[in-house]
Amino acid sequence: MHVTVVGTGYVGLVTGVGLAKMGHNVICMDIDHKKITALRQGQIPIYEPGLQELMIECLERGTLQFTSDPSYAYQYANLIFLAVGTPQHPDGTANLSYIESACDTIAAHLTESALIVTKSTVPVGTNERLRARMAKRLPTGIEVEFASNPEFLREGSGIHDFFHGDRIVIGTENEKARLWLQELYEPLEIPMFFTDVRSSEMIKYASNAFLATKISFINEIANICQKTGADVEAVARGMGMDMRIGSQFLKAGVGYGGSCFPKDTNALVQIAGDVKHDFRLLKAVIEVNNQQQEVLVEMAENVMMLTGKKVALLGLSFKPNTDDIREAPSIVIAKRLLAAGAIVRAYDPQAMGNMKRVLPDLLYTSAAEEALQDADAAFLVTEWKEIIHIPLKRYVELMKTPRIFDGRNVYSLQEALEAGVEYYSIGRKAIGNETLTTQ
Ligand SMILES: NC(=O)C1=CN([C@@H]2O[C@H](COP(=O)(O)OP(=O)(O)OC[C@H]3O[C@@H](n4cnc5c(N)ncnc54)[C@H](O)[C@@H]3O)[C@@H](O)[C@H]2O)C=CC1
Ligand SMILES: O=C(O)[C@H]1O[C@H](OP(=O)(O)OP(=O)(O)OC[C@H]2O[C@@H](n3ccc(=O)[nH]c3=O)[C@H](O)[C@@H]2O)[C@H](O)[C@@H](O)[C@@H]1O
Repeated sequence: MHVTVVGTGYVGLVTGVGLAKMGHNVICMDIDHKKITALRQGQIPIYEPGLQELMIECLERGTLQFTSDPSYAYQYANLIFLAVGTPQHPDGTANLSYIESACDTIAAHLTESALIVTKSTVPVGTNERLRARMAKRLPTGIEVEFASNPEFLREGSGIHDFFHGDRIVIGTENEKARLWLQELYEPLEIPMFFTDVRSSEMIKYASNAFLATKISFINEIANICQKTGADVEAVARGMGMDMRIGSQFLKAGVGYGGSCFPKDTNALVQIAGDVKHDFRLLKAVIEVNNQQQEVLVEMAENVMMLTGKKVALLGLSFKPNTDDIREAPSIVIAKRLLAAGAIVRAYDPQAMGNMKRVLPDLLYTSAAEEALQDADAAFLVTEWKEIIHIPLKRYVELMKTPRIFDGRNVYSLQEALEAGVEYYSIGRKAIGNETLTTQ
């Protein structure tokens, strides 16, 4: 099939490359000329494992093209995937200006009727509104049908998720669109769930909100564990063995971040508000998450003065295997450390370029061990392999005081005890500080 993908961010690029790998003829379109020039040369502007290799393979095979020319992208297109950003407005509502503008450009260039498939996360009712908007702008005789096909990939494992996702959700009331998308995706052998457009739009928000709820739930349990002497790692393991609960997304930490959970939970609160429903549960999930991003620094402030202290900040991206720092807990943590007067030396295997633009006042190091040298405290914020594999004895050898605030529960308490470090983690006993006792 001939497919045009609009937007070459995390979702658009993975979708375009994935479809091209399947053998479809794909044109990826972006308004960012610099990005398109780089992509044509086989360079990807984001860090996503496996994506660049696959993209180069498809470019060489000729199944993938990049353009910023709308007439080339849309003129003869009849299957168009929308994958542009839908960031949040300051009030939490979804900003649909990019997707509206993309639709206006498509309407101005289409010369054949087309199926437009929305991968971007959009509030319930958006596909209907976009269809009506385009109908007013299309040349006579040209029609568009819309289908909702929300994306569930995770950054850092986008390619794997494209080929091995748990499900493909398609929302359409149009039989031809349904058959077309069924044929497109069938070779992937991923279960497909067909539903109406509005339910499909809601499935995306409900899924992200539910996962965010699991995280805030376990983080609250962790905070109670800390005060009662229970161990959240054991609690999560014991809970997760119940198949009805499931073991995933029960990892306590410094709260969720990223470009989607924070924005999509806020948007769903707004979507509910628009129909006069007060989504109290989700509001609490968001509130818990905001507080959770502060707990590591609060722990530190309870046991040491941060003013003038050298602090190592290890891991900046919102999760491992990505360079994405959007809504990363590390930003909240770093700002608080700076405000407390600490000298912050930061390291991340991929995200330092992005972080330098947001927080130029951090001192960036070229290795984790350099950040640890002579430090008074270390904050572990993102569980990159490179970071979690540092043996605790290296902390003892390198740091002035081997005091660790671990936001990802990387080490076992036994290891910490044996290494002789002062160790504070999430929802577990403190090690090496006898003055702290359970209430
Ligand atoms: N990042 C993720 O892991 C996931 C994101 N999503 C959703 O997918 C959508 C896209 O997200 P990302 O890929 O992260 O966004 P992104 O911000 O990484 O990329 C968006 C791209 O769209 C381009 N763009 C903007 N307006 C355009 C236009 N009129 N024509 C052509 N290109 C245009 C931008 O230049 C940019 O390259 C969002 O709605 C997001 O909520 C869904 C699942 C996963
Ligand atoms: O809509 C989206 O953009 C995507 O959002 C998430 O994917 P992503 O944000 O890439 O990453 P996750 O692995 O879900 O992690 C999100 C955040 O939750 C945190 N997390 C995750 C799991 C956990 O148990 N504990 C926890 O704190 C991570 O550290 C990270 O900050 C969803 O998992 C994807 O299905 C969805 O497509």
